[in-house]
Order: sequence, then structure tokens, then C-alpha cells
Amino acid sequence: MTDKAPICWALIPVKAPGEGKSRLAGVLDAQARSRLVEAMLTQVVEAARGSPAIERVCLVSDPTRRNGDGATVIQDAGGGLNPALEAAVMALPAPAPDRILIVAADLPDLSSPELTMMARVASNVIAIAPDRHGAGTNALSLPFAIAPEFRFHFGTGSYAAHRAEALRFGYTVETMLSEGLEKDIDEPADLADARSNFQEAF
Ligand SMILES: Nc1nc2c(ncn2[C@@H]2O[C@H](COP(=O)(O)OP(=O)(O)OP(=O)(O)O)[C@@H](O)[C@H]2O)c(=O)[nH]1
Ligand SMILES: C[C@H](OP(=O)(O)O)C(=O)O
Repeated sequence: MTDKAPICWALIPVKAPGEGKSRLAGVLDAQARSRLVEAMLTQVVEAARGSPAIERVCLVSDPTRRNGDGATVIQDAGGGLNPALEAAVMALPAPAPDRILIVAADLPDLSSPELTMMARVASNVIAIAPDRHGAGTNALSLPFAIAPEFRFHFGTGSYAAHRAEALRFGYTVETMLSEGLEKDIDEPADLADARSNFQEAF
């Protein structure tokens, strides 16, 4: 007899249209930033939809993002990224999944196999994908059962903070290192990584 495959949903937080990537304001005008944000979001949603390990894709965002891409939009409850994610966990439609996979929307090289790797971990594992500096968190995979108590620490030093939080719950931490997961686009110096994929955007 084979075990039933666990059900994983992706949660992709993304600011309302026109609001993201303020740190690029010195090098990209508002229109170019907006095009870049939307192009990266499309890439991340497609990667999630292409992963056989992900059953449903949820955007945590402003409801104006409702569109035809097949994603469920969970309204951003406000207060910043961590409170918005905590509220989104509580607002997921029933029946809840076994696992949630939070994925930043600014990963231009992200692929479906990388998300499958994050989703298909053992039930006692919390998987963390750090950014290229080993400091931030670009994706976080955790069992839904502990998600309401798990304190999200997205922001400066979030990799170490998420690791500590996972250990506090007695989970095993797996750190996932791969190119598409590592390369988020935050600062002007990161833009070279987005240019190859999204030349037309900016
Ligand atoms: N729904 C939601 N998403 C957020 C919020 N803050 C950040 N995000 C998303 O979380 C991911 C990582 O955020 P950041 O790297 O800080 O991106 P950003 O906020 O667009 O960039 P800056 O404006 O330069 O800080 C991106 O997909 C953001 O759109 C928030 O308050 N609500
Ligand atoms: C959300 C934050 O992303 P950054 O703004 O550092 O890309 C993080 O890595 O926890």
C-alpha cells in the first residue's frame, strides 16, 4: 500500500499593483518597476502551476489582482508581510492542505522542479530557501498544522529567524540551495539576473 501524497498549496505574497520594488526606484521608473513585478509574478505563478506537487496556487494580495490565471486571491489583511501571511493562513478555504509553501514573487529564474523539491519534503521537515546572501528567505515550506502558531519573520535576517522558529517546534530544517530559489531581485545590482528573462519589461 502506498501513502497518500500530501497536499501542498503555494502562497505567493505580492504587493498591490504599482506598489512593489521601491528599492529599484533609483534605476527604474514606476512603469518599468511595475512591468518587472508583473513579469516576475507571472513566472512564479507558472512555476507553481507547473509543479505536480502543488495542488493550488494562492496569491496573498490586493483583490484587484483577481484575474484569469487560475490562482485563488486571499485578501492582504494589511500590517505588512508577516501579519498578512498570518491572516492568510487563517483565511485559506477548507479543506486545508497538509503543507503550505510560501514563495516570494520576485524570483525571475524560478522553476517548477525547485518548487517540487520544496513541497515534497518529509512531514517532520520545514524547508527554507535562503536568498543568495544566506540572509533572507525566498521560500518556506511548512506543515499546515503548525502554520497558525508559526511566527513568520520575513525581513532582515529572516533565514536565521525562520530556522530558529522551526527548531523551536522540534522540526528538522532542510536548507534548499538552488539558483532559481536564491536569486530574488531586491537591489539594482540584482537586476542583471532579471534582464536575461525579462528584457522586454524594462
Ligand atoms: N501581500 C503582501 N506582499 C508583500 C508585502 N510586503 C512584501 N510583499 C511581497 O513579498 C515578497 C518579498 O518582498 P520584498 O523583497 O521586500 O519586495 P518589495 O516589497 O516589492 O520590495 P521593496 O519595495 O524594494 O522593499 C514580494 O513578492 C513582495 O511583493 C505585503 O505587505 N503584503
Ligand atoms: C521578505 C524579505 O525579503 P527581502 O526584502 O530581503 O528580499 C526576506 O528575505 O525575508
